[in-house]
Amino acid sequence: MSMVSVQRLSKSYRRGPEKVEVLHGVDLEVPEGDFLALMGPSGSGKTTLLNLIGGLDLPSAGEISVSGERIDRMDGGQLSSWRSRTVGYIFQFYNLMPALTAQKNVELPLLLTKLSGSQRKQNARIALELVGLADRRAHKPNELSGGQQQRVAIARAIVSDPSILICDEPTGDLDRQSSEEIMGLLRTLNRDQGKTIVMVTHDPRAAEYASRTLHLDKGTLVDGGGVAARC
Ligand SMILES: Nc1ncnc2c1ncn2[C@@H]1O[C@H](COP(=O)(O)OP(=O)(O)OP(=O)(O)O)[C@@H](O)[C@H]1O
Repeated sequence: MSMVSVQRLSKSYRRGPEKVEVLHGVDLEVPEGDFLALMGPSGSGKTTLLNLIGGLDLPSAGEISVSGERIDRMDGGQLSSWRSRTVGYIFQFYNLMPALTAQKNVELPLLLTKLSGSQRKQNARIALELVGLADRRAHKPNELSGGQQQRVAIARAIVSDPSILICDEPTGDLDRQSSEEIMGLLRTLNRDQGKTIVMVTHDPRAAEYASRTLHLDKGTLVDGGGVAARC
């Protein structure tokens, strides 16, 4: 089954009188359980495509189904509820709340759910254990290394048990060793927890952890977006 199915997807932005065409009729299939790396030159549209798949932005034309739902037809409220049920986000700069402990940061997405306070605590503990940070629960972000902060961000992304993880340059701010640890963790989440992952990266070493890599250039997938296009 396809986790992501993208058809004839186009996106343009208006800048005053000017129209900037960023994606031109992209077709892409991401099967359930896939770990896809998206690469390509700066400005080729990688983040734009990722944000559309993650329901953070709406297309100008085309269709996007994720986890069996047509997200391009949703309004703001539906999209926000769909996002909290379906997607975990991991960004380059972690986006943790500086005043909150690791535990509280990981509990944050659960505030939108009906879980009780003690269930929220318990689920956040489990997520922090999964990323190997059980002993850093009470630390605030500035008391953690970059790699540890990214692991907290990954715990926060998986705490609601999403079916898909959307990662934008997850190792972009990390040294080589921390990058390898983070990529190893993402691979484990893919292989052992069955998470489908779509990741944008500039780093060929990070892309090696994915099961396949597709390349964007000037808003088009140069190797085609079908599952047969494996590298
Ligand atoms: N909100 C916006 N308004 C206008 N233009 C935008 C907007 N967001 C992105 N763009 C333009 O869309 C193009 C693609 O941007 P995008 O961030 O998707 O590229 P990218 O491949 O992820 O680049 P990078 O590797 O540098 O992050 C760029 O030319 C950018 O200037």
